[in-house]
Amino acid sequence: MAHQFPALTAEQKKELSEIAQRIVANGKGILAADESVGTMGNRLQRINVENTEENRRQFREILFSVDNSISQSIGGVILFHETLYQKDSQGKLFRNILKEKGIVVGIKLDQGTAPLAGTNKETTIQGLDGLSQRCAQYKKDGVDFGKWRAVLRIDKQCPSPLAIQENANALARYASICQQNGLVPIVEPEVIPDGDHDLEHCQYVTEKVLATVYKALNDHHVYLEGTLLKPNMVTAGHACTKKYTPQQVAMATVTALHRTVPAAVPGICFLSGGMSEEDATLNLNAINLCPLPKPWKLSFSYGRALQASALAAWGGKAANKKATQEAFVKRAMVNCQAAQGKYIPMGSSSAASTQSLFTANYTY
Ligand SMILES: O=P(O)(O)OC[C@@]1(O)O[C@H](CO)[C@@H](O)[C@@H]1O
Repeated sequence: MAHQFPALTAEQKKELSEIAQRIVANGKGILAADESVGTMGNRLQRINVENTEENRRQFREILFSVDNSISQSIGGVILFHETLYQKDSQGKLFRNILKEKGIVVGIKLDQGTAPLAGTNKETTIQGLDGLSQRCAQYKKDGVDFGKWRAVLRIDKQCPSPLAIQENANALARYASICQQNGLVPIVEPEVIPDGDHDLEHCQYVTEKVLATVYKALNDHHVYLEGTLLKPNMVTAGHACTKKYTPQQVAMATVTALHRTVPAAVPGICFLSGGMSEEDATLNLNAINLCPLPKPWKLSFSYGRALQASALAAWGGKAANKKATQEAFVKRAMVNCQAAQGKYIPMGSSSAASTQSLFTANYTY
């Protein structure tokens, strides 16, 4: 029997699935430029630049004003609220600059972590109150997708069944509210890489988390064809002494996804989670070459791994605009190749691109 109380009309579903497919078409991925003011402050501190609104605006203007060919590798950009309403130096809204390049505009919707009392320092994510009104306004302002990041940690008794269930439910509730307002929800349950656990343990936890997330999405009547998943790759903990090849990471990652993510999901866009730029690209390429069934597009939604060498090249100086743009375009291009399993590393990599971008306890 068909559902008696359909959540979405056929037109709403069509719009959502078309947006989701556009974002990940032909090896395209997402630039996650949605760092909150505090997170951007950490990034700017690394290059000795003060965390002012004007400095954040200037860096983003440099990224968004690259030439139109960027739309061959970037299908969507996630913005933070402040950036959505910022303009370039000619007075043009960033969101219009992106849209004119054919790039879909997204927005960070979660509002940070809150402690789950009685657990080993686990958290849930805030932002559900008033979310529908925020989504409706963002849709009017040209936004077509949202992002909500839940954080799960591997440790003694972690992630607990409570943390997994609570975060999955919040993600599903967020996804349902997004879809009601015409936004494609990016569902991001990140198992962070802190700890000394091995690859197998991360795979086990990632499978438990994803299985719970997809049960919750189904319970909330979320239309999977109009969603994108943003998971961690399955990797060993940052402090694990055993090292794994990109092929091992790829096999563990695709196995976990294959066991838990329905084929109806059009795209899986990985976060970079503190990997170096080059590792994030090599792992994505290996994932796309992994000889297991892969019914979804497997692409990227990188923050640090798309911006680290650009930030280093910029150093807060307008005179470095060209070098900054070249660094960003290069990472976007190689990740687009990797999203099609076509990346061939050439020559030696720059120091910035091989540097670990790990931040301990990266909760927000
Ligand atoms: O792990 P990465 O690729 O650097 O960033 C992934 C990400 O979800 O985490 C950040 C913090 O919320 C966001 O800026 C970004 O979208």
